Amino acid sequence: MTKADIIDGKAFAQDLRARVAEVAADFEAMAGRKAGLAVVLVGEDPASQVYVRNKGKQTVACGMESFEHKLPADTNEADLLALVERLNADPAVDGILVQLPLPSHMNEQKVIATIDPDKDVDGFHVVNVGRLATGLPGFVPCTPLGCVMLLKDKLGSLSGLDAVVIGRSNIVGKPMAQLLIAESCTVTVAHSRTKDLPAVVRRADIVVAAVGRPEMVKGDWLKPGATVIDVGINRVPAAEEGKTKLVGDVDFASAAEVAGAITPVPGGVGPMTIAVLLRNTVVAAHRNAGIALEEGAL
Ligand SMILES: Nc1nc2c(c(=O)[nH]1)N[C@@H](CN(C=O)c1ccc(C(=O)N[C@@H](CCC(=O)O)C(=O)O)cc1)CN2
Repeated sequence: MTKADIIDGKAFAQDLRARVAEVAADFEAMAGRKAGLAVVLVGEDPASQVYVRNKGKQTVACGMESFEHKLPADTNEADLLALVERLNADPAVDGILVQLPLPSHMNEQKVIATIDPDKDVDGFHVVNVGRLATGLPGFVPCTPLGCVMLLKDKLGSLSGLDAVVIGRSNIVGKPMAQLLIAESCTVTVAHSRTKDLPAVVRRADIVVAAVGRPEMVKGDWLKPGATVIDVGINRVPAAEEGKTKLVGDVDFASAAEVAGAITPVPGGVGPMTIAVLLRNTVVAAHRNAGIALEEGAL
């Protein structure tokens, strides 16, 4: 029987989008234009196509302008960089996002480095990485910021808590660790070379699993009452022949027996990614237009 509280990311994301929509309407009234988000997709990766379609739909539903650029998989890098430069110069575009992963012939770091840091609503540009690391205002990657929003909503202050982040990617693990440090947690970043990972995880009040390995974190790795944030989205074969299902990096059934609170997959962290992207876009619009945004509005 499940003992842990289930953290409902879908509901939280819906609430955040409603707040973004209010702020976007106020922005339009003040600026005389809508906030705008440009999303660039290169190639036909099926999951990326779904994410980009949802980004466009949710941007419009929040009262913002969506600019979608779909390029064939064999687009050369120079053409993609030229598009990013045009979007940098377009005053109707407040936020730019290049959907990842890019085709293997492209250099992701070079593409991200071409985005104007003040339009980098993904928070991946080194300028924004540096701003996060030094506590300066900038854009924070959407998934980790969404995780921190869920954690603070559940736990209130995170100060003094022991946190273990499993995974050290630039998109989730590293920014997640920075955000938890900023919340005054004691942070350990664990990864594939960590010795005795279960023992490391067992020390944590907060566990963030972002390792990309289906159901790796088991219930007996957890301190009783720990809060577990599962960032994994892994498609695996389902019991029914020929079907698949989504699972996280945490073995939900055993973890929910021990944890105090846990995010499900799907319906936990995933929906926060796009909601925070919309939040970052409306924040970018205010900054780009020189309009102050009320403290705590989002
Ligand atoms: N430029 C970027 N590329 C990618 C990012 C990103 O933040 N910026 N993140 C991921 C993909 N992603 C958004 O782009 C994303 C992933 C998952 C979800 C989501 O809502 N997941 C649902 C399940 C969806 C399903 O059924 O497949 C959930 O977990 O409940 C939204 C967005 C990689 N690329």
